[in-house]
Amino acid sequence: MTNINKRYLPVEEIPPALSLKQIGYHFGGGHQQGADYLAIADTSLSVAGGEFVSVVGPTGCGKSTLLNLAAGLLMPTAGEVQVFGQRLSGLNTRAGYMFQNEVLLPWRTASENILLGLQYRGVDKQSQRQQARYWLARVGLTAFADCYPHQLSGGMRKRVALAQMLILDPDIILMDEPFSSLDIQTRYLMENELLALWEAKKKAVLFITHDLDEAIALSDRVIVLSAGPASHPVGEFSINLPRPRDVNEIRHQPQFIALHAAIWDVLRNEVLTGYQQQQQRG
Ligand SMILES: Nc1ncnc2c1ncn2[C@@H]1O[C@H](COP(=O)(O)OP(=O)(O)OP(=O)(O)O)[C@@H](O)[C@H]1O
Repeated sequence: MTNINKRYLPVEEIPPALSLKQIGYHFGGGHQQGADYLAIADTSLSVAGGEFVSVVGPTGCGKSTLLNLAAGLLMPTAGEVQVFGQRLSGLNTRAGYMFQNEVLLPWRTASENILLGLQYRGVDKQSQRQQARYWLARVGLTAFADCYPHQLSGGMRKRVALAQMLILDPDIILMDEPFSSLDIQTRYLMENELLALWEAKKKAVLFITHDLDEAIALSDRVIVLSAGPASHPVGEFSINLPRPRDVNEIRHQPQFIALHAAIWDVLRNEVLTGYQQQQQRG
């Protein structure tokens, strides 16, 4: 008989999926290219398993830098990033990423792009094809399996990129303004699709956006970053709107409007400060 001796941790001891602990990031300092600039300072934030957290802030405040630190693409110059309680010292292999500009390979079909990560992992070909078919169906692109990226609309290419990430079943999803290039209707569709996929699997999501409406509509929590330099959180808001949500409909609810006003109250000052500082730097 197998001796099952699992130790279940009390809820308060379960480490967050992602935790940034008093991190800072200084560009330059002699060993990197670019100007000497303290982008992030003294920033702590965490995302629990299954939680959807958005970060908003003025343009250029350090949102992408924060995400790159969580992805392990940059190493903090102060503090540390932890992934499920373990210090991150290289690429965050528990995370999947989706950036503003999706990077589909133009010479591969939608299906071949989707299974790319499985191929790198050495998954057998039959399983690659099976999983690609499943994910093509999940993102509504079965009929476009053999199309190349240039034959797809912007929204379709985003769906391929989403499937490309989700096929690897990451525990943490990192997204940097993934839908900002889309027209507003396609954007609502994609946001709803993202929520449906997230609600089915409940991964930890860290979502970067400059769009406050999008942040509120999608998230459990919204964190506001200050204007740089030395950007850091200046506000944190729980979004207790009911789920499942339709991102377009939820915007008209009084509770949404009240949350928007409260968050904008904090964000507005940072946006003004950020704008003035950018003019001075320019
Ligand atoms: N290599 C670099 N060297 C020096 N400064 C940099 C470098 N890369 C970025 N920065 C600065 O760091 C700050 C944060 O950049 P980041 O791209 O993280 O901001 P952001 O909030 O994502 O911007 P946006 O809203 O425009 O996408 C910016 O002021 C930028 O000018």
